[in-house]
Amino acid sequence: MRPLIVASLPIYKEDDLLKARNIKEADMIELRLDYSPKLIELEKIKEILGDLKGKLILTIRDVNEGGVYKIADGEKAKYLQEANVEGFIYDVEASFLERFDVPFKGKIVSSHYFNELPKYEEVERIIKKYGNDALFIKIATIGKGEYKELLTKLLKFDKIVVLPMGVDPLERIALGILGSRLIYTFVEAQTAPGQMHYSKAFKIISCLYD
Ligand SMILES: O=C1C[C@@](O)(C(=O)O)C[C@@H](O)[C@@H]1O
Repeated sequence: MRPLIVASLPIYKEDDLLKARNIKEADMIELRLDYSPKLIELEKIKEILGDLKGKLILTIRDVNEGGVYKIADGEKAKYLQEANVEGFIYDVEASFLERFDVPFKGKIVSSHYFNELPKYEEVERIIKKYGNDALFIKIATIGKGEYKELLTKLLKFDKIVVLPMGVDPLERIALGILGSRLIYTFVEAQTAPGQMHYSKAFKIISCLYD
């Protein structure tokens, strides 16, 4: 199955939303809303990018998992609940779902490990808990130790996304070909180490699948 290219776009200010319109060589566009200290209003995203809603992923990344600005948990939960009502796809951490009642059916449930690799059993628990209803389950780990063994072992699961961080971006392409459903890439600056530019990744995958 062809992996989808996700272009990860930092949103520092409202005008940055317009950049999404220029991203043609990507299947989905992640709006990293945590790059601005005050969340861009959902109404503004609807107004400016409503016609692209099916391609958008709204992400308010927790600062403990790579986020930039701390957004109050209650505000984040309310925002995601409203985004669900409006039919947006969003990314929400499994750790956030353990603490807040936010819908995850048809959404991306993610976990990020920047310092140490998780145990396989921990990741398997997350996949089994959320995997039936989520759109995708995303596991991003630092590229050290036996990360390749761990991430390739996860490829047996449906709807899985595995992303090594801090290694050659070609490894993400390889994992996409081996079954990771999404390949996260950058637009202007990386939102995580190990991303390839979206247009290059799109061209490589298009050579193989189109
Ligand atoms: O969760 C992810 C994956 C990511 O951390 C990466 O490794 O490319 C980049 C983030 O923007 C995104 O929300």
